[in-house]
Amino acid sequence: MTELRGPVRIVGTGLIGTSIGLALARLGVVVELVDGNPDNALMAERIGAGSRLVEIEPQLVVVAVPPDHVGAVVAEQLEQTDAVVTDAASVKSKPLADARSLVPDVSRYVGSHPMAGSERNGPLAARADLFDGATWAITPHATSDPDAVDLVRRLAEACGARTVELSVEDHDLGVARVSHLPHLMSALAAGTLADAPASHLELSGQGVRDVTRIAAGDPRLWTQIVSANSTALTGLLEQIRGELDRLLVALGKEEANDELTAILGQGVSGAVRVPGKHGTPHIDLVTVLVTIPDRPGQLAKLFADAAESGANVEDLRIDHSPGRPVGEVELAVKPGSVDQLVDVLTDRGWVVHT
Ligand SMILES: NC(=O)C1=CN([C@@H]2O[C@H](COP(=O)(O)OP(=O)(O)OC[C@H]3O[C@@H](n4cnc5c(N)ncnc54)[C@H](O)[C@@H]3O)[C@@H](O)[C@H]2O)C=CC1
Ligand SMILES: O=C(O)C(=O)Cc1ccc(O)cc1
Repeated sequence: MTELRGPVRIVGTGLIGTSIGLALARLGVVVELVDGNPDNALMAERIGAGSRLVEIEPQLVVVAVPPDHVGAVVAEQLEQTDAVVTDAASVKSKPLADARSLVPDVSRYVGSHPMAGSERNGPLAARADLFDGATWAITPHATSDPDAVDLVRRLAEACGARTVELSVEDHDLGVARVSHLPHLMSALAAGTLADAPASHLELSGQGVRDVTRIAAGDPRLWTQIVSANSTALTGLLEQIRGELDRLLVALGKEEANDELTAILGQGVSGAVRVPGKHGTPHIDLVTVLVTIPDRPGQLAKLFADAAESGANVEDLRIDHSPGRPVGEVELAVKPGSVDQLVDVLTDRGWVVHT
């Protein structure tokens, strides 16, 4: 087994690179921070993700720059060091092809992809716990050195993630489905809001927030991501085009009809297949809605009462009622915990709905 001892050099200290640095700093691994923009490296250093100058040669280099630049930086690091080199890009075929076109031996390079992030970018958006419980794809290629694969797996684990290994090609097909297509759909839905009247936007609830959150991601970064995965995305978008035509026909009918129900039912069938948190199989959670006064200390009191019921809160969402001095807290719990949670909260005076 190959141990991750460090130093680890991180090239690209934005959201992902700085989050990796912060996660490794928790374990005391020495991290060197490098960025084409010196302000970003300085900021990452100031928030504790590592140091800009490390004298010792790196054991591992992590390239966390935008996809179009990954191949060139990987090639440069393979030439300048004896380290294992990985990257964090959202696509895997193009960086590998680019690196191969620049250096003859890419055996010390193993691609990888943490499946966690956010719609924000830059070092100030970074978090040490970003990858805790997340899935991290490891994508060895035909000539990857097995020890290098092992070391990249150790990196993901050190950052708190669980690893899955798959080929470069299969990775790109998979992320087209679970990440890149959802991003484009989110952008299309959010795009219709850009010139919507304020009176319509005022009606927004949690549904539209859920669907549009990822659309706020950096358009320049996402242009690189989706362009590098255009083949897989084209197939999926053609499928969606067929479904949109079907939907338009079904909506054109005067009354609600089976075709419409079938299209919506297909959505339910897909949604329930998305794995739950920490990569565990999806379990049906029940949402318990609690109305809370918008005052300091109320959330802390609610959590203390919920903990006393013995129910584990699996997920949480807070919504504010426009024009009312209250909030709605949605506590997602396992079905077996609902009765005890509702009983205890009701006893303590909370207004609870299931
Ligand atoms: N944003 C997200 O949620 C996720 C992004 N990724 C991948 O991680 C990589 C980084 O993305 P983010 O951290 O979100 O971007 P970011 O924009 O926050 O950070 C990118 C950093 O790379 C630097 N940079 C750009 N070109 C460079 C070069 N040639 N040499 C050195 N530094 C350079 C920039 O100055 C910036 O600090 C991308 O490849 C992206 O596909 C992976 C998982 C999630
Ligand atoms: O914001 C979210 O929920 C994401 O899913 C972030 C994300 C963005 C890009 C990736 O390649 C992987 C994860």
